[in-house]
Amino acid sequence: MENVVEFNNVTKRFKDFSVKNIDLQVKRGFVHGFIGANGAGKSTMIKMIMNLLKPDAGEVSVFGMDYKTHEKAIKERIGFVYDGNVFFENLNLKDIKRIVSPAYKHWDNALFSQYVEQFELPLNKSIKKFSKGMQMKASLAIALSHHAELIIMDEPTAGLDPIFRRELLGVLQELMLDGNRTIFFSTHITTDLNRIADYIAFINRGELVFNNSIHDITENYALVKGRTELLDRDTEKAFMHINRLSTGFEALTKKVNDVENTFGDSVVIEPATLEDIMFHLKGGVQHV
Ligand SMILES: Nc1ncnc2c1ncn2[C@@H]1O[C@H](COP(=O)(O)OP(=O)(O)OP(=O)(O)O)[C@@H](O)[C@H]1O
Repeated sequence: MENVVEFNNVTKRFKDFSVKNIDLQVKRGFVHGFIGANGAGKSTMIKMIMNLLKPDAGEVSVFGMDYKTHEKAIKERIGFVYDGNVFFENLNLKDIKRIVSPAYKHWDNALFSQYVEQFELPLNKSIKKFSKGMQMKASLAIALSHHAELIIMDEPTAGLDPIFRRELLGVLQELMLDGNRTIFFSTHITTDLNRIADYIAFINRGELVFNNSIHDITENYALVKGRTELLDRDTEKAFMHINRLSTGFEALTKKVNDVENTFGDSVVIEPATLEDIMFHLKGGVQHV
């Protein structure tokens, strides 16, 4: 299966934070969700995909090409949507189209008009007077109008009302019918991922914890609930993280068989949601 984005042992260091030794593959033809707590490194990674930041070590390639030699060819095939992507805020959409369209070989005026109509966007109103949702729609309309093969979005649904969020997910799903497109987007709204994502990459404190299919994640992780007295130094080894509550414990495991053998019917084992996994792994893994 072809990778449209590859990180090979990528490190980016800031003064107080680093993204470390990342190996990430983004497969063509799928929707990839990118999750992690505030400050985990998602935007940093996305900026490296877009060549807005350069790695200190390792390599990022997009469509099998390197930014050093093929920046234009790569950017031509990417649609980038992010919060605050309104670089021409005093202009209206008609002017933006005039400025942006010549930059793309595959710009499609009819498609742009179609999205403007579908998203009910005014052409003559200056972008700075758009609501947050309208700005996101405008950004998306531009990103989609040059037949981008790879859509990269940094928190595209943040701050959008539930109705438009669902509409947006519908638009993205339609885009995927093409079969050749790839979407990679960061989000804090895990229900959006359950709706449309095929793969989830999870970054925690600058380290990639996993990049797996939703199916594998659901199969691999489980949430275990039981009485705190069941825990001791040995039994705890079955868990990656334990949350002790006054009513009992709740723990994350990847060793469901071990848990069943150790605890039998004395615990409840449930499927772990993405939120459960993020919550439990946020503080780091205690046992693997
Ligand atoms: N240019 C920079 N200089 C120094 N530190 C930076 C820079 N850009 C990001 N950081 C730091 O890197 C860390 C990760 O930031 P990043 O924006 O990648 O996180 P994020 O996962 O996108 O977070 P959020 O979900 O809150 O948007 C933060 O601690 C941030 O302060």
